[in-house]
Amino acid sequence: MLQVEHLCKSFGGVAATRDVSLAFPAGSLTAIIGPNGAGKTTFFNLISGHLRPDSGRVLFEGRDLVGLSSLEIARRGMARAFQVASLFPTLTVREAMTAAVAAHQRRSWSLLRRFPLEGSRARAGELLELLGLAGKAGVVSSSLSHGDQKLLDIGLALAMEPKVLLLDEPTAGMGPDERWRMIEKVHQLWQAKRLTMIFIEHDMDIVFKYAQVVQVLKYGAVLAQGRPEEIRRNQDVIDAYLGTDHHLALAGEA
Ligand SMILES: Nc1ncnc2c1ncn2[C@@H]1O[C@H](COP(=O)(O)OP(=O)(O)OP(=O)(O)O)[C@@H](O)[C@H]1O
Repeated sequence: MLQVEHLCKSFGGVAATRDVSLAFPAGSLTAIIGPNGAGKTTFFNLISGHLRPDSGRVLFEGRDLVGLSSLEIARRGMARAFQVASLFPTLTVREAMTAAVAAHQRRSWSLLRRFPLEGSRARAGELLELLGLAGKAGVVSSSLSHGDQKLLDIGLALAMEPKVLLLDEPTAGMGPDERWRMIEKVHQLWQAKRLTMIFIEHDMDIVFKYAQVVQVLKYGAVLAQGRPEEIRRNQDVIDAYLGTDHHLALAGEA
C-alpha cells in the first residue's frame, strides 16, 4: 500500500537518501533503524511531504505523492506525529483533541456546511480512552508529563484517521520504564486501529521486541531489511553499529 521507489535526496554534497526502495504492506509495523546521520528522519521528511526528493516516487495506494504538500499527504491518510500538543499550552487535553477531531471532521462534513461538534467531542473522548489519557482530559496540555505529551501528539495525528502513521522516535527522552510503557501503548494503538505504522527507534530492545519488519539505513542507503531475528544476526548491521552507543544490544544478542 505504501511503496517507495528509488528515492534520492542530497543536501549540497551530502547524499542523505540514496536510491531507497522500500515497501510497507497494509497493516504492517516497521521499525527504521540506523546509526546517527543514516538518513532516517530525512526519509520520513521525504515520504510525508516535508521535503521534496531529488528523484524517486512515493506510491501510496497506487498514486505518487511526490510534489504534494504535507497537508495534502496527511489528508490522503499518511499522518505523522509531531510535537504539536505543546503548541497549544493553554488547551486542556480534551479541548486539544476535540479541536483536532473537529478540524478533520469539518473538512469531511464541509459539503453540509456544518460540523457536528457533539460528534467531535464523542470521538475525541474515544481517542483519549484508547490513549489512556481519559483520566487526564481536564488537565492543561502543558502540564502533562513528557510521555503523556507524546501520547497526545500521537492522538492528534490519529484524529486525522490515518491509514499510515509515522512516529519519529516515540520513546526519545524517556527513562527505561516510561519507554516500555510508551511502546506498549503504541503497539496497542497499532493493533486497535489496524494501521500501517512506521517508527524510527534507537532502542534495539524495543525494536526487536515490537517490530514485525526492520529496515536498516546507513549513509542514506538501505543496508538490510528483514524480520527482527534476521536483522539481529546480520553481520553488516552488527558492523554498522560497532563503535556506536547502540551496538551492545545488537551484538550481545547475536
Ligand atoms: N536540512 C538539512 N541540510 C543539510 N544537511 C542535512 C539536512 N537534513 C539532514 N542533513 C544531513 O543528512 C544526513 C542524514 O540526516 P538525518 O537527520 O536524516 O539522519 P538520522 O538517521 O535521522 O540521524 P539521527 O539518528 O541522528 O537523528 C546527515 O548527514 C545530516 O547532517
